Amino acid sequence: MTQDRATAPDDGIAARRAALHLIEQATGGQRLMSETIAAGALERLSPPDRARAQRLATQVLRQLPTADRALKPFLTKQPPLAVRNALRLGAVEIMEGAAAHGVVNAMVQIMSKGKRTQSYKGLVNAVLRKLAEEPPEAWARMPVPKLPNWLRGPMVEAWGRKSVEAMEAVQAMIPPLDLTPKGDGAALAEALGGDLLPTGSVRLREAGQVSALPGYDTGEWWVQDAAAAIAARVLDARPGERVLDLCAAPGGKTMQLAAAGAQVTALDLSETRLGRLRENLARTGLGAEVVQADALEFDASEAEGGFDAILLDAPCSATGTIRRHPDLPYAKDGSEFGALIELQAEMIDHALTLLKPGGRLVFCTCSLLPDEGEVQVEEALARHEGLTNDLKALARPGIEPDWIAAEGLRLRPDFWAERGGMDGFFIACLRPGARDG
Ligand SMILES: C[S@@+](CC[C@H](N)C(=O)[O-])C[C@H]1O[C@@H](n2cnc3c(N)ncnc32)[C@H](O)[C@@H]1O
Repeated sequence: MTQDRATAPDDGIAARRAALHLIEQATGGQRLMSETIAAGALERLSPPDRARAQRLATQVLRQLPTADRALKPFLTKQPPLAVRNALRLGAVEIMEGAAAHGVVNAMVQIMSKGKRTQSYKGLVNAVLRKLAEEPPEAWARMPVPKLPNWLRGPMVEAWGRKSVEAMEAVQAMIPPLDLTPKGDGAALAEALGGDLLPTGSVRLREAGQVSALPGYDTGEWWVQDAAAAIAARVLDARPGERVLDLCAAPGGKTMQLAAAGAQVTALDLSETRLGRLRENLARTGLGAEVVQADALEFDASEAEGGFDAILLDAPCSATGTIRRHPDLPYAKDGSEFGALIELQAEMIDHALTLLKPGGRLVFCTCSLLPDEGEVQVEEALARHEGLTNDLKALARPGIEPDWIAAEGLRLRPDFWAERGGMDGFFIACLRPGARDG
């Protein structure tokens, strides 16, 4: 019997090679892992290898400063990036307890197949062997990986050094899997052996393959970080209300609004991402009107008298999601954030024109930068006479009072640290006065 390339056992070479490609694109090509994967980087791999490649790349990027620190004593000068990344991957695997000989052999094989790397296979062999001789306790003593300076600077300015260190400690850990239940959260938590969080999400420590979990096929839940799920809870959609989800895809919040019984219009610019939203709606059996459009061009006449409520989950730096996407600090440098901040303000202004009198706008971003949260709200309040910031709407079940600031709800990765943390988010509920409504 012959095995095709995608399924033949290869001692993890294909998965590791693909992981190295993902890491190299993030560290050298400024491409997010999601972009490299969307461009087909993992297409030729078997499903288990695909999962392994993603897991390895994610873990290397999460532990990158630690791997560099561990490798430093064994390197007199820095080799080229492709070799450095191979050393980082080998180091992280060894530090995680993988059998050193298998890791070293695989990395040497990979180096020997590349034109740019073959002359370094001896170095990789020697360095990884030496590293494997270190006692495992040495790794436990390594300091928590720090964010790169371009992001650490503004974060320390916003939250203080101690808080940023607490966020980094959570970001260094593999995050739990959070699910939003379509129905009864307590029953779902029991069925899956998870924890029901005070805000209503179900948290699993060890998840394995998501699509193999009970209730996936029948659409009884969807994957959504506990912090992300709070925005739709703040909006508190009522059955029959007309609700616009203005940046909707892939639809985590759309599904919450639809599950609450609202009549939802889910709008997004990206047709590709809307494809995922449609799949999610089909799997969960939930309904929404799906519109592909630029939010800024969606006009009030299409809204037929306006919406009762709008959820604006605006495009942002995504700096709150680093514990799930540790490639972000390496693939980005902050240069795009100014344009996003301007877009967010335009979107807030436009969303206010689409509301019915007496309607509400929930604005949120998965960002840890106040310019994309607190400052947006301060500036919106200054631009719009009569606009009010409804802080009472933020006091939902499970929300701790000290998470609510003067500008809105500030969620951070180091909140619930002992439970595994949460994504960074900012959420505010704005109510226009007579002129804006
Ligand atoms: C933070 S994501 C939304 C996540 C989504 N709310 C959820 O919970 O699954 C931001 C979304 O904004 C969309 N977007 C970016 N610019 C847009 C625009 N001008 N008009 C509409 N959608 C836009 C992106 O395609 C992306 O899907």
